[in-house]
Amino acid sequence: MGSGNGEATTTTKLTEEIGKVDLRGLEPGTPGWAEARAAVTSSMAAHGCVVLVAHDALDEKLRRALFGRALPELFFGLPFDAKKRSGAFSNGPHRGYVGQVPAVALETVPFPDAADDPGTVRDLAGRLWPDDGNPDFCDTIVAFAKNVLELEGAVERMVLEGLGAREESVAKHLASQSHAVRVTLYGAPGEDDAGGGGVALALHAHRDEHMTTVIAQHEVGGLEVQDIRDGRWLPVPPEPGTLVFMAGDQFTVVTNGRVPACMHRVRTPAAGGRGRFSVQLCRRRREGGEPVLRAMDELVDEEHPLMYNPCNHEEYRAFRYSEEGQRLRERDPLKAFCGAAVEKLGGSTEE
Ligand SMILES: O=C(O)CCC(=O)C(=O)O
Ligand SMILES: [Fe+2]
Repeated sequence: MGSGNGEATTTTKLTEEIGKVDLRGLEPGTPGWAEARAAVTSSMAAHGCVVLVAHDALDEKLRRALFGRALPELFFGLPFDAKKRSGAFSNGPHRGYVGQVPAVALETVPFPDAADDPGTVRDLAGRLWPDDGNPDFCDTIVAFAKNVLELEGAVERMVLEGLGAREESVAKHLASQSHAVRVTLYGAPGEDDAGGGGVALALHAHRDEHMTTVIAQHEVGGLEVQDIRDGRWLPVPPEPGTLVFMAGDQFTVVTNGRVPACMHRVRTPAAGGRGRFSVQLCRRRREGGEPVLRAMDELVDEEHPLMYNPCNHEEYRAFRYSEEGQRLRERDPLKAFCGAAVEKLGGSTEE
């Protein structure tokens, strides 16, 4: 397996500011686990984001199958109409893309519960490729879902335990979540649309409304995260073997504000006219399961008073896609929806 190639050479400002943690070969109890947990937790608490070196989850073979074959077959090998007819695209107020720039061509296809229920992937592939259902495509999406879901659970566990949550609370929390893989193509902007730096905004600044997102980029970068301290935008380079782990608003509620949701955007480069692929694994509360989202008990104490009132996650999601939620997109919709009045020293309160 490629090991750490280019880590030193492609380091940008981002990796000086946001943790980049090597998780290769680590299991709970192995040497290095406690240090990795501390580094992951501290980057998440400061930025809501951490870069993971995780070739075990996305090795070279799977990366090639995903970005070299599955995504090109889906996005370039099928006529747009066939994809539209298949119902593969996510559309509608709750399934749409937050913050998409209207002028930018973006195709995105979700695969809900791909790891637990590979049949849903096969159903969709059967509609896209009626002849044989493209079994290699299905295997690739399911392998990505399984590997990255396992990694995601381990990293969420690291952060929650790193903050002081008990093992049983973490297990209950993880069991309450569903997941989806989402594959996306951003069309390359024309030279005219791209600004001075040869890049164009493709996805407006936003925080994800769900729990967590793991993002795999490939060759063409474009993801940028905002430094909470000074508002600077930090590009995240698409280094092979790395995945970006970020917190969404639901994670902020669960951690009682100890982990901020990460503000991010996508700017795609015009160079080469290749377009940009990204693949994400998103986690959220399971629909039909426990509807109320609340801070973990262990993460609320005198030093950390309750920051967010318990709220229904589906109602929050609907709010985020409402006109008001969209208007607040680049501000703090979570606080507007369920922010608690925090007792300040001296008795005054702050909303
Ligand atoms: O494509 C990416 O790198 C990020 C996409 C994103 O921010 C999202 O899907 O919410
Ligand atoms: Fe996002």
